Amino acid sequence: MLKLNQVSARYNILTGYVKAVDKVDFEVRRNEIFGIAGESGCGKSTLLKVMYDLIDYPLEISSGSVEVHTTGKKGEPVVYRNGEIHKSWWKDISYVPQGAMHVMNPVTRVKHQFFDTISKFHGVKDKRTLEHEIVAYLKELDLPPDVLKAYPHQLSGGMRQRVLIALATFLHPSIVLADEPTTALDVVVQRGILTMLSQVQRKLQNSMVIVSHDMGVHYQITNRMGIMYAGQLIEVGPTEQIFHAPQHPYTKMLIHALPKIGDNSQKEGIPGTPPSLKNPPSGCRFAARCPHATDVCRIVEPERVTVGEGHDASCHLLL
Ligand SMILES: Nc1ncnc2c1ncn2[C@@H]1O[C@H](COP(=O)(O)OP(=O)(O)OP(=O)(O)O)[C@@H](O)[C@H]1O
Repeated sequence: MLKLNQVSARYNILTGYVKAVDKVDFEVRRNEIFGIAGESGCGKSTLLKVMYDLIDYPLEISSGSVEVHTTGKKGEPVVYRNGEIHKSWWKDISYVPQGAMHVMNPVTRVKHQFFDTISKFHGVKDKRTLEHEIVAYLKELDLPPDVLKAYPHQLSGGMRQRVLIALATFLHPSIVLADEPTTALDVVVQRGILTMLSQVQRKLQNSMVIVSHDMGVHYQITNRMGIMYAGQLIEVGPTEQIFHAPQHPYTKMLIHALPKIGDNSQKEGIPGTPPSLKNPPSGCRFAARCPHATDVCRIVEPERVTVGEGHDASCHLLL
């Protein structure tokens, strides 16, 4: 289980800070796929880095905490907090970053990338035994063992993404984080990647977090999801509820902008642009684009309201 307690994170820039994540609070339960959606620049990738504790200058956590709850060798409960989550990388929590080509070493065969990563984080094993285990795992995931002999550039984009997912899940971590796992892939390949992620999650019965700007991805594979706007989590709930009974005006506009079979009406984007994260406005950050905004929205930050079972949203209209 992964728990975020009112976490804020920011980038140091010459003229101040970019407050990319603001007081985000939710948990990812065992045995579920949790989605994080929102427009480009709203802080999704930064939030994933915060969850993985991949905090390097200029990024810093300014307040709040992240907890990874897992079990030790004898089945005892163990909690890693931000600052120490790296001790549980690959074994308990793993991360599939955006852009499979850039994260793989271009001059190293896939096999050595598996060996290097696994031995670094899990102690060295007899190489032949390890190779047998890797081949068996690839076969389980319907990947040809020949990929091990390839250099990353010799694989298609979809195959590289599958290899990364296999690498990230080889040690059966209880939490897997994936950043835009289907972006820049064609529709058929995207479907294959989503099927693979669902299969792996069902097999490991673990927690998976998928960041995607594509609401279709969330509809297809997530159980619960959170909507981010300008660094804040403005709605969280079961995916079905988010799609069928969205509560925040921003979520409603996101859902209404989606094409539907049999509906030929003209779809419009959400007018306006998100606010700067350097100087975010007071009150509700969506107020300037919200058709229902009143004076209070522009002055007072809305509190989180429970609107259904496990379904919360932050909007003055709901109070
Ligand atoms: N290294 C950095 N230094 C300063 N600001 C940054 C840095 N990286 C990201 N940001 C800013 O932080 C904010 C959140 O960015 P982030 O990449 O997390 O958003 P995102 O929702 O994942 O967007 P995208 O889908 O385009 O990747 C943006 O305003 C972005 O410009």
